[in-house]
Amino acid sequence: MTVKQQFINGKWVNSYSNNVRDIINPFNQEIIAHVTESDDTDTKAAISAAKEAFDHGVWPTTPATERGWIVGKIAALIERDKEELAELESLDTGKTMEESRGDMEDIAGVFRYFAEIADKNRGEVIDSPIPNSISKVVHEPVGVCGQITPWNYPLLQASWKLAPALAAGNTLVMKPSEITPLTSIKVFELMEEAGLPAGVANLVLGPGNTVGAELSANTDVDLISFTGGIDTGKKIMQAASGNVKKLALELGGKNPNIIFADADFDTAVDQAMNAVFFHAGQICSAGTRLIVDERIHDDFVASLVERVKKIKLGNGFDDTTQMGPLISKEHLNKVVDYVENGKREGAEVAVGGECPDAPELKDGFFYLPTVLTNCTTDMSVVQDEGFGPVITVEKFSSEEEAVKLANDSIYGLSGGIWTQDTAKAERCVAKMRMGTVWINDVNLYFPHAPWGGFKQSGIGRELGKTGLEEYQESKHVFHNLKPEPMNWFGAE
Ligand SMILES: NC(=O)c1ccc[n+]([C@@H]2O[C@H](COP(=O)([O-])OP(=O)(O)OC[C@H]3O[C@@H](n4cnc5c(N)ncnc54)[C@H](O)[C@@H]3O)[C@@H](O)[C@H]2O)c1
Ligand SMILES: C[N+](C)(C)CC=O
Repeated sequence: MTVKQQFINGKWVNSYSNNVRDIINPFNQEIIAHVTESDDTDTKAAISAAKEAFDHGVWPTTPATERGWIVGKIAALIERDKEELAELESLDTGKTMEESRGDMEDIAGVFRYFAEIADKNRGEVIDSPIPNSISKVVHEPVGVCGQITPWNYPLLQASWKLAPALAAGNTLVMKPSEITPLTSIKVFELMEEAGLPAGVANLVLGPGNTVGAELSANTDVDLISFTGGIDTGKKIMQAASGNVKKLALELGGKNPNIIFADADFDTAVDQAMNAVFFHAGQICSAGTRLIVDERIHDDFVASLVERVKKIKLGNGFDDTTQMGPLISKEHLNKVVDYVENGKREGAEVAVGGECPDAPELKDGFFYLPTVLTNCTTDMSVVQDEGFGPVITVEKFSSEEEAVKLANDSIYGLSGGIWTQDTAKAERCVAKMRMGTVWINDVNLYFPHAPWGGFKQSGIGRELGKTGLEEYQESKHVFHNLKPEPMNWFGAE
């Protein structure tokens, strides 16, 4: 097996240390790739290349329309290689091929979207209050961008950063999660094929405490965009303060899914499962907090449990598999502890609550889809992001109580609400403190709409027009057409 390399200044190279990391398939723990392991020396080299490309290269001043063409070409290459990319993603993360194929369609769509709007976010002429002057606002790229991504949606989260950064004319250094780098490596090959100039996009492959820490602290980096956990986000925020970097943080979520008694019952049950069990619950926006009207609570839970029992666990490459493994042994242990804590606090296991004992799953990091009832907001299972296939169920008796429970969280990423009463839905949505709220839907996102969190779920927005603006500086240009002495300090 050849060692996959990092990409610095237009060249594929081994790391300075020559260290190598094994990449593991979470379904069976087989080694699927060897990857060069970068450290802070490699990261500094990548940042220097990005800075040189920004300060002296052609990319920042290439017309936005042309940058859009190249970003569009990357979209086309992703479309061309989408099956290979989906296979790499499923091997690396354990998610089903159906999910990975969906991700690749979304990813190509993200590059297409930013290709299309690259030259649409025009500046603006201001109606100047000063006679004989022109006042205008122009957009410019921010500079060198550091981009750090997580393991749960490796290429999707990378695409939300790469496409707008390139469309806006920045140069960048990306660090994917050290445990799931394969699709990011492949996309950097496609970006090279698309004709990006050397040094514009650089890829380093290594852990957070060396590579990530250097990217966050290095004073030649102008913006850091991070997707990952809240604790890491706080460290990055501190490290970034050294040179007051622009900061974009997409952090975790503990997302409520409110079910009113007048909801379409069968759809709400079905979608409550979709809200959580895709990718074994390893989704920032998973609707893991089910908040159910007490009048339908027992029927809803009974129906949910019956359906959850039938979810088929297995290899993501098997067409009949509905849910794959968790990402690692370490993460599985965290999910086990999370549920055990919940049980100690009084949560009751309605289904699941343990690892499966099926022999065909013994080498993978599997946890059974789990429903915990009798939950209240003071429990750690309700407050903490478990990031596994676990739903907690709480009850409510009024609209006000439903919203109050939903907002009782340090997080504010997303939420769902199920009712056929549109006025009630709108009243609740107006009070829900989250970056995205779905009415009669779950987990839906697309390139045209912004994504990000209220409260401790993050800072800034990805996707949409705002996602491009995150990578742009606004410059006010004031032009005096009739300069003359002011004589403030007396005439000459
Ligand atoms: N809001 C969103 O859109 C969104 C999307 C996906 C995932 N997430 C969140 O991501 C988390 C799961 O991902 P994870 O376990 O990979 O998160 P993580 O915070 O452990 O790691 C994310 C990335 O940060 C790097 N990192 C770790 N320590 C670092 C440091 N000190 N300095 C700089 N970088 C460092 C890691 O190597 C990795 O690349 C969950 O909390 C999930 O909710 C959020
Ligand atoms: C942002 N999203 C939903 C694609 C992935 C969250 O983990």
